[in-house]
Amino acid sequence: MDQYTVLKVVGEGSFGRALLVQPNTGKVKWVMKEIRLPKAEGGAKSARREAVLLSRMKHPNIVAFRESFEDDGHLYIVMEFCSGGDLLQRIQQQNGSLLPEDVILRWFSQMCLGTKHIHDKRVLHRDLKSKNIFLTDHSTIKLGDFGSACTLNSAKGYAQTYVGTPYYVSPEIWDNQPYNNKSDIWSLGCVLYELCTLRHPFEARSWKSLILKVCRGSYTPLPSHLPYELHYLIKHMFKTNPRDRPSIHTILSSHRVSRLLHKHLPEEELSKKETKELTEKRVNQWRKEEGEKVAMFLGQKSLLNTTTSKVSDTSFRNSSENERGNVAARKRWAKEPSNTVLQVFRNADIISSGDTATAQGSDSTKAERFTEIQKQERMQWDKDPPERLLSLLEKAPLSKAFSTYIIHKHNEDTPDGPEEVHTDQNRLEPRSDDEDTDFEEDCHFDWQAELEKMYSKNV
Ligand SMILES: Nc1ncnc2c1ncn2[C@@H]1O[C@H](COP(=O)(O)OP(=O)(O)OP(=O)(O)O)[C@@H](O)[C@H]1O
Repeated sequence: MDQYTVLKVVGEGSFGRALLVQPNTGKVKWVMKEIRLPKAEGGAKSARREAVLLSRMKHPNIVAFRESFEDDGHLYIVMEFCSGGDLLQRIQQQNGSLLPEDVILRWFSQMCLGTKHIHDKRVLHRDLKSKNIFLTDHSTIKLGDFGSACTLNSAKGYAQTYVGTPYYVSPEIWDNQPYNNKSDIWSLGCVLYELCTLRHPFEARSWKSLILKVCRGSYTPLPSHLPYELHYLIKHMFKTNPRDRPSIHTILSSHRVSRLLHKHLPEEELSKKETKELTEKRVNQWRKEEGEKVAMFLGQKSLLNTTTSKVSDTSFRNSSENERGNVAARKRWAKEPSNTVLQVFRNADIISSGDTATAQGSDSTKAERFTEIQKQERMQWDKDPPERLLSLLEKAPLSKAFSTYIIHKHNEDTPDGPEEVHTDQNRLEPRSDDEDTDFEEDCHFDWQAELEKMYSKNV
């Protein structure tokens, strides 16, 4: 703490303050989050998790991490200062005047890149909202506040938490289903909608009306002057069944809106992304061993040494010695793949996220649960939100629905101490990331039951 000079208080959150600081040895200003470490085991762990997860994220659209340390019952996280403030403030500054379309698209495409980085690391943010998205003085988007984020395969105790901001929470959370990557997509849809309209998509006067609107996915359409691709994207991001929502990968690469977003991506990001995607596309299709078999076979048997017929004579004549050498060595497919190639392909196991349970080697219970969720969610929400839940929520004013809620499962068995965050390497294997729910919390926690327990203790 002594190595920093505090310049001012940037703001106060529910767990502490955010300070603008300058290291004694440098000129760059940083934000230092000062978080009171709660005595309760779950709270301290989730505070530490913010530092651990933020330190793992290195991306131009995610708030950069400098260091973290503990002192006198507080956790300090030093991070990049975003002088443009948060997106909620920026939206409010508009005073009702709509943002230009190119600003919306530029900011949104940067949010997507940041989210893709998080999801590629198999981390769920779980609290994406305009208040947690920042702007630099160059108007670059930075995703921040990893206080609610969770990584897959983290120790059981850490997953036993519900987090979220009710206005941004997706239908499956209200339905007590596990949080998954598409729940982040829903929240991102809420932010996109706010950028487009300066309003929240699910405005309501009561908790019941809020939950019903969210669970039915009913919102006022975007203004008609906005391109149809945005209308189409919002419609998909607000699909009540998470499996029908596009993944962040799909939004960036193959959704109707992708072209529009690409126009607004920084050039270097685009070329990096395209190269990576091309490689991924090739790698994703086959399991490694099968790929090796195919490669070996192709190397030995099924390629013919020929010049390519597409090169015209003139261009060939004009090309350098070197290029001519390369072309001559180029190979092309024999007309029909041989039976052996077909045999190898037939045996190869194509990995698609449509078959997530098999691809990830999960057990049948999980697959059954998926089917069950699917069955449930295909139906329109036509039931009332649970009475008990409503009666619990009714005690909190609806204005609180813009705040982050954290409910920990009380677990005496888990000792307190620094959190270890594990990552399941198998889940980081490249694979196709299409329209399905790809990953969710490992260990679902019935937060509604926990809320009831807390309530019954207090009455
Ligand atoms: N990296 C940052 N750069 C600039 N401002 C920041 C940064 N991080 C946080 N802030 C600002 O500091 C204030 C406090 O942030 P903090 O994350 O501590 O709490 P919060 O998000 O407002 O509330 P809560 O913790 O309850 O969700 C907010 O106004 C936020 O906009």
